[in-house]
Amino acid sequence: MSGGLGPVLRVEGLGVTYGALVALDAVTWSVDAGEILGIIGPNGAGKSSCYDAVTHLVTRRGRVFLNGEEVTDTAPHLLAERGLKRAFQQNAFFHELTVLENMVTVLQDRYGTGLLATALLPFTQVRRRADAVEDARQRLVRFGIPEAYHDLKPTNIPYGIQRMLSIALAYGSGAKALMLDEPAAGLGGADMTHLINLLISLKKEGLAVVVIEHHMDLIMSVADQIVVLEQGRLLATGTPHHIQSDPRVLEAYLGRAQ
Ligand SMILES: Nc1ncnc2c1ncn2[C@@H]1O[C@H](COP(=O)(O)OP(=O)(O)OP(=O)(O)O)[C@@H](O)[C@H]1O
Repeated sequence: MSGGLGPVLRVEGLGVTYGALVALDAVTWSVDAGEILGIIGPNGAGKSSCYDAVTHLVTRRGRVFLNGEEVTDTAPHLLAERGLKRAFQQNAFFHELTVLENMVTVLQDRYGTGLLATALLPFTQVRRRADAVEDARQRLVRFGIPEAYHDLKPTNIPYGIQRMLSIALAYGSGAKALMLDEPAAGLGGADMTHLINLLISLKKEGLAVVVIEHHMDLIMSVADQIVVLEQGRLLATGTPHHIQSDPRVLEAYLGRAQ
């Protein structure tokens, strides 16, 4: 899984324990720029724990490298600043703000704070806010959220669009590596096609994307590499083709899912 420039994100020997429970045990993987890595496994296999370990939300063993630099001891918010971004299983929005305002808010690292204020702003800040709003509109459209939804509250837009919004907000003003947790949950039909197109376009732009997903059709069609976890251990790793024909994987997971 390493390209000419080396992986964007690499984890080595990640381990997480909750009391006596070993949720993740010595798991190693990496993802390159312009690559989608899928992480699959049965319920409780350790997929979300793996994300929590990478983004330093839990105490863990192992090492994490971002663009070749060790970030094992870097605080979660500093990891985000350095381009490691994550979307969660549940949509996390500012419910009192519109879709557009939610997007503007996550652009504060680029445009500065106070973007939502409308009164008594000096001219330079008014200009800065206008730029941020225009940027936010363009980003939303790029993530598959049409302008008709921009001025609505997130809970008033269709569920499929909410999922796209959560990815757009996680990506924020930019990312080098983007980790998505079950982005296809609850999606069907056209929404699934939009998600697949979005993932492929992010990959083509050179982003390193990691996707936890139970939806096998999605993961097998978009992933370049797949990591299979079972009971916290790395059961197998390889291309979708390789994984789909691995007898251990079929028995542990895919067989049961069919
Ligand atoms: N905060 C916690 N405290 C105690 N045990 C936990 C905690 N979080 C997860 N676990 C346990 O760790 C194991 C791995 O859970 P994890 O959520 O990482 O699995 P998963 O593969 O993401 O599952 P799912 O597909 O259901 O989301 C499970 O046995 C789970 O019950």
